[in-house]
Amino acid sequence: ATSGVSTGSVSGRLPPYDALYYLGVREYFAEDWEKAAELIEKSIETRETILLRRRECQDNCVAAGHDRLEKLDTEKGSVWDLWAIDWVQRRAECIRFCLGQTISPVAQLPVSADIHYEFDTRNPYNFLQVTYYKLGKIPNAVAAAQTFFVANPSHLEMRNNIEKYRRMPGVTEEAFQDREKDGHKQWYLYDAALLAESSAEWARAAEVWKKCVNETLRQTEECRAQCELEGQGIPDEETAKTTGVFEKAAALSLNLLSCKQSCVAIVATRPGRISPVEDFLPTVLEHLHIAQFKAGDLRGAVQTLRSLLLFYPSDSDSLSNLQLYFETLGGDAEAPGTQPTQEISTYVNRSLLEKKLLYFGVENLNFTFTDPDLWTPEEVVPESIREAWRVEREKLNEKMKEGEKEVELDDSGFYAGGTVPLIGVTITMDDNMLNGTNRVVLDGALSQPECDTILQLATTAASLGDGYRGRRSPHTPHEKFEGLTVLRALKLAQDGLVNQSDARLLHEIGERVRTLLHSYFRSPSALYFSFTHLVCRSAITGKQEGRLDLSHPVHVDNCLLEPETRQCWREPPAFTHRDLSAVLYLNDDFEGGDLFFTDRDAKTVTATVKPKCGRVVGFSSGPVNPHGVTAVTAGRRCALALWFTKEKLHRDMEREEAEAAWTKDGLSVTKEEEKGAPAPPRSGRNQNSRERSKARGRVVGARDEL
Ligand SMILES: O=C(O)CCC(=O)C(=O)O
Ligand SMILES: [Fe+2]
Repeated sequence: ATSGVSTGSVSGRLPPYDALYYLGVREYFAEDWEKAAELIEKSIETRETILLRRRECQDNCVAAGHDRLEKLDTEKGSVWDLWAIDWVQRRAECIRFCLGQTISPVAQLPVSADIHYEFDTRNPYNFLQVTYYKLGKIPNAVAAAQTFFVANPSHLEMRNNIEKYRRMPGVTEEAFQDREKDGHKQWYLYDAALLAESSAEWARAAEVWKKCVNETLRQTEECRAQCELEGQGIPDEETAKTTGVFEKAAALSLNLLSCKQSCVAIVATRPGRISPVEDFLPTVLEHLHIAQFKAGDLRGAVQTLRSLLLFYPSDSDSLSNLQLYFETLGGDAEAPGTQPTQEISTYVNRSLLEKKLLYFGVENLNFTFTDPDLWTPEEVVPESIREAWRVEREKLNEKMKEGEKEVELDDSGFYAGGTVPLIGVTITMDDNMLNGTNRVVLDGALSQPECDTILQLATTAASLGDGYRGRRSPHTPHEKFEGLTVLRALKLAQDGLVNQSDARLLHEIGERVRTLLHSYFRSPSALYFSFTHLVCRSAITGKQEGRLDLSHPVHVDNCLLEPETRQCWREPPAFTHRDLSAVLYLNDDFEGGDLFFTDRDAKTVTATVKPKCGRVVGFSSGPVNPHGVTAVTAGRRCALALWFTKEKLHRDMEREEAEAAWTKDGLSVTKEEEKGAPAPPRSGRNQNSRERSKARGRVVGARDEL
């Protein structure tokens, strides 16, 4: 059926996008870049149009066959079911006809799970990145790289490619476009609203939260609409033999409802993340409510609170807030304008009806259903399964509470208090003085001349204008950020731009820190370098007074800290394989720039460390050690940041490349033609999603990079 596929279908109707994709990939491997780009782009575009048409056809056919429904009640006897089936068939016919007008018959067939996986993980953009690079279309390559990276934040080659694009002359910030942005606008709004909230711009926050609610509802509708036409797994042969048409119809409709319910979790999952944010919509409404209240929009706040109460009708905080509003507004809180919004009440009612049917299926038809919501009230769960449901719910709550509990003990396997095996290095602060677990400050790891040499190296690399020139800091607009890796230093040395011995010193001091930490934290296994870079943060001139931001916001190095819930998610985009962190400081001639540790709330500061030449701060990279850096308000603060892993698999291949070059003593490691070879796309088919994301995060040779 696919042999006739061309970039435009003969009939003028849309061809199957999976076939276009396969053809494009074939051209990619045949290195016909023009054709590869054309076909892959066409496949992306066709898929989008097909999804859109489906949505339109559904909307157009909502009323099809409705006249049949009236007959259900009027007809006597047993013919009601024929009218019901007639209604279903009319609607199906309407949709089929509608789709057939613009989509070719082959393109209407369901696509394979592999294709779903490819497009869900945005792999087409991985191919496109290389393809456009080969074609010399750099802006297109940059957009493809960015689009892929958003959904694969732990893909190291793409991260490096992006870094390299950033350094290319003529590439501007605007080129880093996420082409799939529209598909998850709710997250852009979510982040923007949080930002407005953090600077207490309440009116703006309320406005953006409201947009976020609407976008969440819109995305949910989009997702649900696709369920209907995605072909809900037809009951298997076995079931088909043993059951009749009504059982089959029931199984199909339960599958459909279950698919629609699962949209809650899909919409609540950030691109590139595995777990959804629990109770996403109620959480957004909660934020909206607070923002409206703070902005003085009491009517809006009451309306949102009432919407929120639809999810949690007996929530005592919400009820007492409502009472308060009622008193403040002089009884006006009952006015019609302050009822829950129509959209939310439709959403909740529909969801409740669906859940009722689904739990009915669980009770009577052996159906399995994973409820994506925490707010589901007990009443919709049938008595006979309520006990089991409660136990499950309890388990989930326990798990969440456990995450909330402060982990006093670090399960990293490290145990502070070992020896310090280098002469001249002393312990300045231990766990006790730093009020925490597995933290240490050591002094004397570098001499002043060594600090000066590395500082000079940073200055030279920065002044070369080779890409390490100051960029805006990724953390704050008030600072510049320069970074240098060992491999980069080696390359500069090979090009005669810096001293070989200085590049080697940069490498050597990392080894020193590894020796110190391995011993002090009594590491049970070998420690591998996971990533190392020399980072300088400099205050930009002017605009420094009254800064409230941080040079590096509070974070945990190997998981995503959620201060509100005190949980830390060990999943991408966090660098989950980092086990031990260290920062080796080089200077103190700047203002601000203190490192501080906090509680899991990201607010309560438990210890502060002032940088100075030769000072090392070491700590386990997990949730016991949230930390941040205060604003650098004058001068330049340089430090060597190092992360270690216990897993060999995750070791830093760039560092090994530099080491190999030194071993060969002066031989050029990267051949000219290899330099240009971008990371080839990799696919992780037939693995579950956790394994997949692990595979994506795996480090492979730097040869695969641009
Ligand atoms: O520079 C510092 O003191 C800490 C930097 C840091 O926490 C990080 O890069 O993860
Ligand atoms: Fe950090």
